[in-house]
Amino acid sequence: MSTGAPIVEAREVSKRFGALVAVDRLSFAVQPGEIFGLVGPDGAGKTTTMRMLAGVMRPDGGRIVADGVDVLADPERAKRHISYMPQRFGLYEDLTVDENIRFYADLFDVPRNLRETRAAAMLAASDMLPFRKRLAGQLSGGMKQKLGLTCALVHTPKVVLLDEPTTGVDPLSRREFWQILYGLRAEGVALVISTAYLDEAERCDRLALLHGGRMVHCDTPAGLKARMPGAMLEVVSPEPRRARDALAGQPGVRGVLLIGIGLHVHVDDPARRAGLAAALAAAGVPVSEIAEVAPSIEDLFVALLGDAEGPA
Ligand SMILES: Nc1ncnc2c1ncn2[C@@H]1O[C@H](COP(=O)(O)OP(=O)(O)OP(=O)(O)O)[C@@H](O)[C@H]1O
Repeated sequence: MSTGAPIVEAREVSKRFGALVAVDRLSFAVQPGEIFGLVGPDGAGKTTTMRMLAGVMRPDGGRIVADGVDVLADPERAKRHISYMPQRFGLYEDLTVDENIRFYADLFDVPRNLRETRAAAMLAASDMLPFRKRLAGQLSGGMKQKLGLTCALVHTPKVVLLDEPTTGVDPLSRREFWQILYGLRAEGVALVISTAYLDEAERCDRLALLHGGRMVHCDTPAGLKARMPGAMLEVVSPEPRRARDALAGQPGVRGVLLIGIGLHVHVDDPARRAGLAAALAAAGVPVSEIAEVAPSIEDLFVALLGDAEGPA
């Protein structure tokens, strides 16, 4: 990742819908070759931010520059420097995979020789080559998302904006999707991605944590985790709900999150472990292990946002 001049810069960007402040003086900068994640609960302002970056929604205030273009002053020009994949990408269901790609290539005036190479590489990377002649309307949800990405990237912009691109995509396809994103990053493309999947948040170089339209934190995933106060104890139990009820409200417990194999208990001090074990024993809850673990991104969001539901 380069540390030179940013290729995307948002400064004090705001958007209101009536009395609701959807985005509140948001500022950040993204470097070429960086994957910048926007994460936060529903309604945090991720989609609105993406739309403003893409030049399809006008902010009430602030400034956005993408690849040297002032997005507010010249949104039409900006669109040629940006690839934007909205949540519902406009595929033509009655056109084939190839015809959809051709349509977007024409839209962006991509030269014929380039579009064929690029489309073939992207279709191969996403395992879509066998489906080139299939109508888009007959693709699975995950395949539609992969075709959307191919169409959005058929021109070769330096800035790519992806709004929850892998929603509804199966884990294997998501991995392929990310391989494509890493390939773009290696080419020096800057990617801004919003996601509701916390394992994806972990893959970003930096994360902006949004809440109520504001940026609450912005750092690398590791940097964000280092900001988490206290410690995380993992309690492995066949009865996690009973364990949660026994631990909530115990001294030093700041939060309890159910995970697959038990609980993550956020405590003020790892030495609380003995007290937790005693509380569980007193409640008759079977426990196979209590160990200190590194917080997950989900733990972090719950702790930093003070929202027991978390964003996903
Ligand atoms: N066109 C609109 N008119 C009125 N309110 C809107 C409009 N678009 C978004 N909002 C509101 O602005 C706030 C931010 O919405 P936004 O879609 O940006 O959030 P988000 O973080 O993308 O959430 P989600 O993941 O649910 O899409 C929400 O309260 C939403 O209801």
